[in-house]
Amino acid sequence: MALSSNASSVPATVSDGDEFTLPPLALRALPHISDYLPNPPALTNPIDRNPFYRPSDGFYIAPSDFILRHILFDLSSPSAIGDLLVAYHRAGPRRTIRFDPADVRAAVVTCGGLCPGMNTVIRELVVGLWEFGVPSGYRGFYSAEPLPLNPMIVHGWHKMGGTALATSRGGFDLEKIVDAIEARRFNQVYCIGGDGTMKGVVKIYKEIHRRKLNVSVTGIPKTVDNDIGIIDKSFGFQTAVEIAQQAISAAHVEAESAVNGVGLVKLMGRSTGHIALHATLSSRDVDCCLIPENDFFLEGKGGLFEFLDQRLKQNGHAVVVIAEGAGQGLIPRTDAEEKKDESGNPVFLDVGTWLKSELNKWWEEEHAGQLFTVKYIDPMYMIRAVPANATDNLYCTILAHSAIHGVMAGYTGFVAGPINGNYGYIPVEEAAVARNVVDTRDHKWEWVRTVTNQPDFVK
Ligand SMILES: Nc1ncnc2c1ncn2[C@@H]1O[C@H](COP(=O)(O)OP(=O)(O)OP(=O)(O)O)[C@@H](O)[C@H]1O
Ligand SMILES: O=P(O)(O)OC[C@H]1O[C@](O)(CO)[C@@H](O)[C@@H]1O
Ligand SMILES: [Mg+2]
Repeated sequence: MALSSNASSVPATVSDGDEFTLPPLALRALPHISDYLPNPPALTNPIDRNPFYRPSDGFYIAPSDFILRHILFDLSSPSAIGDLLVAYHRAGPRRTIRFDPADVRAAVVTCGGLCPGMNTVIRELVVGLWEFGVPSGYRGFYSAEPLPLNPMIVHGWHKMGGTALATSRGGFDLEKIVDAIEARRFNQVYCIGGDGTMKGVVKIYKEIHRRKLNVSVTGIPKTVDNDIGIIDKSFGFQTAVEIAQQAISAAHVEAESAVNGVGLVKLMGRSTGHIALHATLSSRDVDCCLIPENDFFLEGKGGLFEFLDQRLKQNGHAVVVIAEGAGQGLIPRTDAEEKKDESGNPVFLDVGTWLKSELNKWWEEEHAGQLFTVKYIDPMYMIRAVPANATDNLYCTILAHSAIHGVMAGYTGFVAGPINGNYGYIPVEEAAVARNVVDTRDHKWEWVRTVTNQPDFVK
């Protein structure tokens, strides 16, 4: 049963006499195990029998409950609204569930890079389902014994950074992974990871569908870079921004305490500058924020050197924040250096050490003999290896519960996540390719420009 619907067209009035018809809603269908299994059980949600809590009216989420992807519309161009009326099923408990809780054998795996909150998600999944932990990423399905977990074991995991299950890149072997899921008799699989992991989930759930297995698979989106689209933001991102600010504060103190001091901070962000942007906006100590979405150059009119020259003359110090993926095209590299990691992601050259060296060269050429220093701070791994803060812990908890509710209801091949402040279910095929990059035409980037007065680097 693929759940989808099209609400009928809605007449609306913009202003006096200006009536038009809103196009129909495009509610995204979710794959469900009943698409290929004839009669999955239909059981009453055990919450109904909970001695401590009586579900109130409206507690259970119905298939007709949805969330709009976009909530801002320009009613002056109704024809453009059609493409924006995309909706997703709401996440949360269903009255009818498709797995008997006594028969659940659930597995959880963590893949890709670290992110604050991974252990919180694992903890909540285990408290809900007594899951098995798959060690060391996707390869762990076929190369290691699963770890039986229970609420006593995971009790304090939300206070720990990293992933207690260990993670890895590469090692995705579809046949072996699904063979292992079958052999271990797992009937629920929870994959915590980024865009690469979600692409893996697409393949796993499709292979499970092809083999007609009674297994639901879900992806739990994790990316410290905040580069997965549709969802409001990814868990751990807020924590990472907080830690990034400590590095910026230190760079500011160092720069301010020197003569012509430049504090340089490199932050994560492979192809997106969200961490750099948010840390810049919340710190206010930053003179220039360099992100992958906005090319920059060093020399000549409108370049970084000219800007820093002015700032040092005005203030005696400056702070530069650079995302690791920025300026990669400016760094001389040989073909041999174009490395990829085990998952096929490009391995970047260190833009921080390169920029530090370029700044020193520039100063030596332009202002030889005058005092100058660059204090370079690279807190890259520090910002993602910490435990989640309170907000992220709560987010991870709701995320894990949303994933469980969706899987128990029989959905598969989906991702749970916050969409405009409410939790919804997104088909994983859509989530795996939806990118969230900094829009340099929007108000947030404009705000960075206004706060820093940095150049736009347009030649
Ligand atoms: N296209 C793909 N198809 C199947 N599996 C994939 C694909 N891309 C990546 N994977 C697998 O997903 C896992 C994680 O991928 P990757 O290392 O790219 O991290 P990620 O999930 O994108 O997380 P992050 O970007 O936050 O580090 C790896 O085991 C990798 O082999
Ligand atoms: O963990 P690794 O393999 O060093 O990869 C680092 C990359 O992982 C990320 O943290 C994404 O998860 C990127 O910001 C960074 O480029
Ligand atoms: Mg990735």
